[in-house]
Amino acid sequence: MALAGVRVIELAGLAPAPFCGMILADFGARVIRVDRTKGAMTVDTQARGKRSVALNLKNPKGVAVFKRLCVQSDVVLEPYRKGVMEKMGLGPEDLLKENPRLIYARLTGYGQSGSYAKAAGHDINYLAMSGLLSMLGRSSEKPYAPLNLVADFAGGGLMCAFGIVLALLERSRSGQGQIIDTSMVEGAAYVGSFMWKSRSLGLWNRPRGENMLDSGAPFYDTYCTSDGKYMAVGAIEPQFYQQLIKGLALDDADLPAQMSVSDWPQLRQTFTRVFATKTQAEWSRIFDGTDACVTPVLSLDEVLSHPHNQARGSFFKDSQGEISPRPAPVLSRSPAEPCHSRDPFIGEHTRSVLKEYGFEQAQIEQLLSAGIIECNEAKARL
Ligand SMILES: C[C@H](CCC[C@H](C)C(=O)SCCNC(=O)CCNC(=O)[C@H](O)C(C)(C)COP(=O)(O)OP(=O)(O)OC[C@H]1O[C@@H](n2cnc3c(N)ncnc32)[C@H](O)[C@@H]1OP(=O)(O)O)[C@H]1CC[C@H]2[C@@H]3[C@H](O)C[C@@H]4C[C@H](O)CC[C@]4(C)[C@H]3C[C@H](O)[C@]12C
Repeated sequence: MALAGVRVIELAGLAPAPFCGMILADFGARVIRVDRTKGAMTVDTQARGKRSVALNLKNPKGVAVFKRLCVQSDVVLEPYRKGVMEKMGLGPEDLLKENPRLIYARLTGYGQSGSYAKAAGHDINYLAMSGLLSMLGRSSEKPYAPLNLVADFAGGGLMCAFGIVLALLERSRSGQGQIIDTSMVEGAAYVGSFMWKSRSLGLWNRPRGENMLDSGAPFYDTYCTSDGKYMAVGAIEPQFYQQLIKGLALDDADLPAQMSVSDWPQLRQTFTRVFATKTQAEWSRIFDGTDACVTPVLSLDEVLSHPHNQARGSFFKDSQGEISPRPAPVLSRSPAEPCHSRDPFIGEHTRSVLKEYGFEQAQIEQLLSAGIIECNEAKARL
């Protein structure tokens, strides 16, 4: 796999950093998640392929163990508020001094500088600060956050993984590590570059929800079918729009021009009325195999059995029967091989990882009895 041999230490976080760690693990990195001790519960639902070490970083001995792990690693990934790592003596200066090849990835909402750097926040706040949230939502409605996909995952976890891969690539030339400052505000804004760079085209001149790609245009929207399901329509280009009209059995001569913005409400009413006359399956049969850019809106339960997704193996079932998306993109020679086993319990791999990193059995027992580490391999065997 592309990242085989890369050793990553991920400090347990909420959503973006776990996703970043999972991407790295899917593509072959050996990812160790460092969890808190004392019966902490994991909130990591993105733990595929990771191992867990339970380590008390509030104790200097725990800090020393962490440093020893980092000396032998390529990447450390930390998702805490600015200053938290430094307070524990684990800031980039401390760790890079001991391992100059280390890539120190910081994944926060507001970045490491600026007046918001230390503030708590979540995806919706970062999305708001990126400018994107102001553009999301239906006409005459308040801004609407599309789950926590844009800032947490696209602008955060994925962007940080990209930064790590870039830093690994650069290190292969320079031999040096570096610090990555991932701000989810900036990551989300960067993902939204299209919005910025296409403003001059007039694509976003109208209020929220009234532009071509934000559900303003009737040919770029969803429509309810007679069985209460939905179809997604993305027929932008005239030749594809014509196929939409044909599939709906409408006559273009009876309709206003596609790009006549003032007629969009009327056109939407027509499409709404027609889509409501057939089931989703019926519309799918009509539009499948055409270039009308019309597809069913599939639920998470339906995607697995869709013939196209099945043909590509786009989703897979792990050993627990849990379905999730296959890692993307697909590399021809060194594709990702997602782990099929269950997620780790907190501390399940403390002992084996410490041994792998050169700790003696007696040292491990001392750390255990002092409450610096926790070992939960017994729980894993139950
Ligand atoms: C799904 C829910 C998650 C939603 C995601 C949400 C929408 C997001 O946007 S996530 C993005 C959040 N932002 C960031 O990550 C930006 C950077 N980080 C921060 O800004 C902050 O970390 C913070 C604001 C997110 C949190 O601040 P906090 O004050 O808590 O922490 P920090 O200041 O960063 O300091 C960390 C402290 O921790 C200490 N530490 C760290 N490691 C160790 C260690 N090994 N040993 C000792 N100490 C350690 C460190 O020293 C710091 O200490 P100090 O403060 O003293 O300095 C999910 C949200 C809730 C989940 C549910 C819940 O958990 C209950 C169930 C649990 C169960 O297991 C699963 C089901 C749950 C219902 C669960 C379900 C979901 O997962 C949630 C709903």
